[in-house]
Order: sequence, then C-alpha cells, then structure tokens
Amino acid sequence: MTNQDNAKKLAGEASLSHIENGMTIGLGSGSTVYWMIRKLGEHVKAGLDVKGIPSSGQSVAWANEYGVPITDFSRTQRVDVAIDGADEVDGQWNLIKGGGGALVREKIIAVTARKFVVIVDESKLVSRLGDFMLPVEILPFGREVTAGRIAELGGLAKLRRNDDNGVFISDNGNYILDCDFGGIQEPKALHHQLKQLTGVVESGLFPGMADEVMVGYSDRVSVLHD
Ligand SMILES: O=C[C@H](O)[C@H](O)[C@H](O)COP(=O)(O)O
Repeated sequence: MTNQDNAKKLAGEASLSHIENGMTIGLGSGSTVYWMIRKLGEHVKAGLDVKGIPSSGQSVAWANEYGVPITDFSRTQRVDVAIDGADEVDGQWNLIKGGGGALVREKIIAVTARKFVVIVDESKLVSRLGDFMLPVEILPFGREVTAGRIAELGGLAKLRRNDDNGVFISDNGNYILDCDFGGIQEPKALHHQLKQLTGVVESGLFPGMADEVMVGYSDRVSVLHD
C-alpha cells in the first residue's frame, strides 16, 4: 500500500469516531470513503445498529459488499453525520468535490446532515482552490450553450469522458464539465454564479460547509476543528 493509500485508510477509519448506535450516516464517495465503509461494516457485524444513505452507485455497492444496511430519503430525512472525501480543501475549509462525479448526491446529503465530516489525505490541502479542475454537473441538453455561459464566467469547460472516450454520465443521467478557472479567489461567489446558470445542476464547490476535516498522513490523523 502506498503512503497516500495508507493516509486515506487512516483518515477513513478514524472518522468512525463520529458514529454512534442508532445513527443514520451519509456515505460519501471515493477512495477515502471506501475505507470508512469497509470499517463500518466490521462494526455492524460486531453489533452496531446504523443505516447509511449512499451518495453513489459505487457506495451502494461497497455498503452491500461490507454489510452496511442502507436506507434512503423516502424513509428518513434525518442524517446524523455525513462523512465524505474531497479533491481539494483550502484554509477556510472550502472544498472542491466531484472528481468521481458524485457531487450532486453528495451535496444533498451534506446539506441535510447535522454534521459534515470531511476525510482527506494530506495531498488534498491547498492554499487556494482551483488546481483541480472544478466539476460542474449539467443537463445534457444544450451542453454547448451551458459551457459557453461558464466560459463567460472565466472557466474553460471540458466535457468529462470515460476511459473508453464515451461521454461520462453521472448517476443522475447528466454530464460533467471539468472547468479550469485558474486559482479560485472567491469560492462562494463563483458557486452562486454557477448556480444561476440555466442548465447547471450543481457545482463541485462546497463553500464553508464542512464541520470538521480529518487529514490523514502516512502514520497519523490530524483533526481540524472550527
Ligand atoms: O465525486 C467524488 C467525490 O467528491 C470524492 O469524495 C472526491 O473525488 C474525493 O475522492 P478520493 O477520496 O478518491 O480522492
């Protein structure tokens, strides 16, 4: 296992300290969350009574594989804690998410949760967001027009493709534009500008939403509080 994988594992597993019996847990997406779900499955087997609301098809699959019971918003609208990864985290805990294309469901879960815990390895910490191309989920119809509107905001938008060069389709049946805005000076303002564009479903900017950030290093976890 690489040092980075180990850092993800440590952060993912440490996040279980937020979980108590009876909770409904927002299950994020990505390779760091994988370790959280896997460990959570061990706790469930040992008797922990929790349910998870997964944010992606991949997380549903992991929850099933590791024995974490799942539920959905038709059964409960209470999420006690959401635990999720990020692609970038700045000093004010603004996030870029969506590298795996799960940003819309992740955000619905994060805004519903009483507590939103972010788990990352140290490589995700940045002084300013924007080296990572900002994922923006858009409706397929009129994608060229929407990309043009994003360009007017200063973002060079590239349609996400799969490894086989087909267009990437999100779990919601939409497209993802990976947008280069250069360094993002004002994440909250840019997020609101993007949200106002017809055709944009959601931006991968999560400004000021995290309650706690758990940072994994190769040999330890550092917890950043408010
Ligand atoms: O859409 C994907 C999610 O936002 C992930 O949480 C994010 O990309 C981080 O993933 P990872 O832990 O694999 O770096």
